[in-house]
Amino acid sequence: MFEKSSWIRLPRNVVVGHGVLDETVAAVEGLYLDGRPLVVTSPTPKAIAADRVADLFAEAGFDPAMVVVEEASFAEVQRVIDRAREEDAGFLVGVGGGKPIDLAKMAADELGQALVSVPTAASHDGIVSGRGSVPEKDTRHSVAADPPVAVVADTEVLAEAPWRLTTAGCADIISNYTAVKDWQLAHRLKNVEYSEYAGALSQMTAEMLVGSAGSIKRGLEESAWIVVKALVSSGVAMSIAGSSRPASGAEHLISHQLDRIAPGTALHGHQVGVASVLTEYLHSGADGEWKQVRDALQSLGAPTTAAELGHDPEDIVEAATTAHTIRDRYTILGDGLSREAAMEAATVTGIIG
Ligand SMILES: NC(=O)C1=CN([C@@H]2O[C@H](COP(=O)(O)OP(=O)(O)OC[C@H]3O[C@@H](n4cnc5c(N)ncnc54)[C@H](O)[C@@H]3O)[C@@H](O)[C@H]2O)C=CC1
Ligand SMILES: O=C(CO)COP(=O)(O)O
Ligand SMILES: [Zn+2]
Repeated sequence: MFEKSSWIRLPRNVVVGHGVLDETVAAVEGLYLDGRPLVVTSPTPKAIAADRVADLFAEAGFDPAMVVVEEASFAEVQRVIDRAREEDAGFLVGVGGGKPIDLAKMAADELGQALVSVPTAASHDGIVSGRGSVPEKDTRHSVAADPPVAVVADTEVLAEAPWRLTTAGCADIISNYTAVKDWQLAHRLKNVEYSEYAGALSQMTAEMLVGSAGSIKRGLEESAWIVVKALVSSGVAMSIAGSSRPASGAEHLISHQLDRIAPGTALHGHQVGVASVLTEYLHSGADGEWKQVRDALQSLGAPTTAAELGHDPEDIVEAATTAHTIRDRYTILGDGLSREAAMEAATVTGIIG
């Protein structure tokens, strides 16, 4: 008898467009959310959007509370949970980049409450995903959590954010190429469950973004629109898969290691993009498709070298040779790259000089 079952959890309202921040309250009406909202944000997004979101809820009679988080960590998730309990919050509203949204998502999941996601940067594909990505000691967890019930992505806000945040979002999407290759490899070699739909959606999202590169330009609000649609689509692929596999392979493991080796040096999206050039080389060799990945990143204005990331060459080599240890996720890194192989891959691809 066929007894398999799975849940695909998706947001209910995804509102994207110019000035839609003002529709945040409308986006949650009809979702049966009770009680006070707790706005979870980080320092810069607070001034850009979170104070305004709190004002909108206050004007609508919701009596919002706010907590400002500093870093992605389990201690910060706990601080948000404690604050939600103290304030007797009924639902959470994550406002900012990937970090406050991840923290709010995981806290909401633990509290059994709904999350509303309000991105202020098109910098990552966790905007709608049912995942939270948090470092802990020598490892980096990809934690299942309910996805947001509503997403409010104001393209005016996203377009005014520093351009590098948008190119980071583009690179997070381009990394889907190698993430899917890693997932297929793990399926073939380790019998890891693979979803054709999620894999195809993730890959198609990257292809469509690269196909639109000519319209993704600094100062064009349409760019924010194109990129955020891709980020939503990639997040949906993760929800279909029930894992971050469609959007996170060896290139993400390398980026997570870079975060440990040299914290705060470069954006998540930029790191996964550069690492994707390296892992594509490992997948398809010197004459393979790594040049297409590099060219796609270049065409979107994202970094392709260690120097552009601000990382020492040695950081890249260390991250590449240790990344296989941080998670039980089979990838092209296998049981680990030798130092010589990592040097060769990073040199041939021009990541290090
Ligand atoms: N849960 C998931 O499925 C995913 C999670 N992530 C996680 O998201 C994080 C990366 O996201 P980021 O957005 O790069 O990190 P982040 O939240 O640290 O934001 C990066 C920087 O941009 C600033 N910022 C945000 N909006 C701004 C605006 N409008 N104007 C000026 N500055 C602004 C922030 O203050 C911060 O300094 C990582 O921790 C990564 O692991 C990334 C992809 C998927
Ligand atoms: O960043 C991600 C997808 O872009 C997901 O990262 P994790 O695999 O760490 O959850
Ligand atoms: Zn990512």
